[in-house]
Amino acid sequence: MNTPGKKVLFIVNKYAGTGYQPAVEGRIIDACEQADAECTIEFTRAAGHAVELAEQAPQQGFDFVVAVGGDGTINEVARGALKANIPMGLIPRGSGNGLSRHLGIPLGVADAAKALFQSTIVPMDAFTVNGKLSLNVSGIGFDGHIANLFGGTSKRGLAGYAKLTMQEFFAFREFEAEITIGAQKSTVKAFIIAIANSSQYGNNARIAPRASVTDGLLHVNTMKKVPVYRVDFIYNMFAGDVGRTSFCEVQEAASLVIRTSKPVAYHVDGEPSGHNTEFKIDVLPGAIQILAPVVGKRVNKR
Ligand SMILES: Nc1ncnc2c1ncn2[C@@H]1O[C@H](COP(=O)(O)OP(=O)(O)OP(=O)(O)O)[C@@H](O)[C@H]1O
Repeated sequence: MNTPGKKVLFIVNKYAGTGYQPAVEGRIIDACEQADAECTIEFTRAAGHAVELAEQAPQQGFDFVVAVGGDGTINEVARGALKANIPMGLIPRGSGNGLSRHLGIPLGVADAAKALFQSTIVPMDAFTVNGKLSLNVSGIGFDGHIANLFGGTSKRGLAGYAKLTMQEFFAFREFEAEITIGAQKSTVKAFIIAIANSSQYGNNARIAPRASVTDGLLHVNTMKKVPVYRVDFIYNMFAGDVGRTSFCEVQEAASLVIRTSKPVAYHVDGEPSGHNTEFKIDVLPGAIQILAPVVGKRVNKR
């Protein structure tokens, strides 16, 4: 990408991940100087502020916006960037960094900022769940339940997440759902129904190892409750072999409707979204202009 003279707005969520390090600003400025780009850094003042900043960016003369945070911040910047039709980049600063890992964006700030200026703009798919924009992975069931609980605690990070997951695992029951894809209806009992645009939740937990963000399709993974003695399932997930286990059934779809008999918790890109009995899911092919460093490798890989 030709960057000299480009005006770039970095939208930074100081509260993402395990906390803010002031060195982040210096690393971003250094990368901009090396690329001869003009840099502005704005810190989000509250949840939702990143949407506004990204949406107003073209009027302020910016050529592209960069989300500096976790999947929640990326989601907010994408909502604004989609409305404003402006390309967006990512500097991963979250706890899981699912989308950044899928795209092959380096996890260190200095390397990610440098990679930004060596990227190409790729039309990346996104999708909506009941009208809410999702870029990475959304889910109905146990992961939604955990997101709802986790969102209400002050403890963040992988350790806090793992502790809460273990505490809640035994009590949470499978739920019945009807999945409609085109003319096909299926009734399933599920612990989680994950809807994946990218391959992973974060931390390389690959729920949809074969997913691509540029194929116009979502991977719908219906997961059973895995007995505790089958800890090998966790190994399979991190090894990218989840589709081979008997606990998962993966379908591909561009749009679908999921109905449940009782209200079930859900999340959108990890953000708690309450409960519902009907989930209307539609892919938005190529909707987000994303700055991705490795086209032809991870972005298009299936
Ligand atoms: N200034 C702010 N004060 C409070 N909350 C904020 C502020 N700016 C952004 N947020 C909110 O912080 C939340 C968490 O952000 P984000 O998802 O980026 O980090 P994370 O949860 O640590 O990362 P990950 O999603 O990778 O686990 C988002 O819901 C966002 O709306």
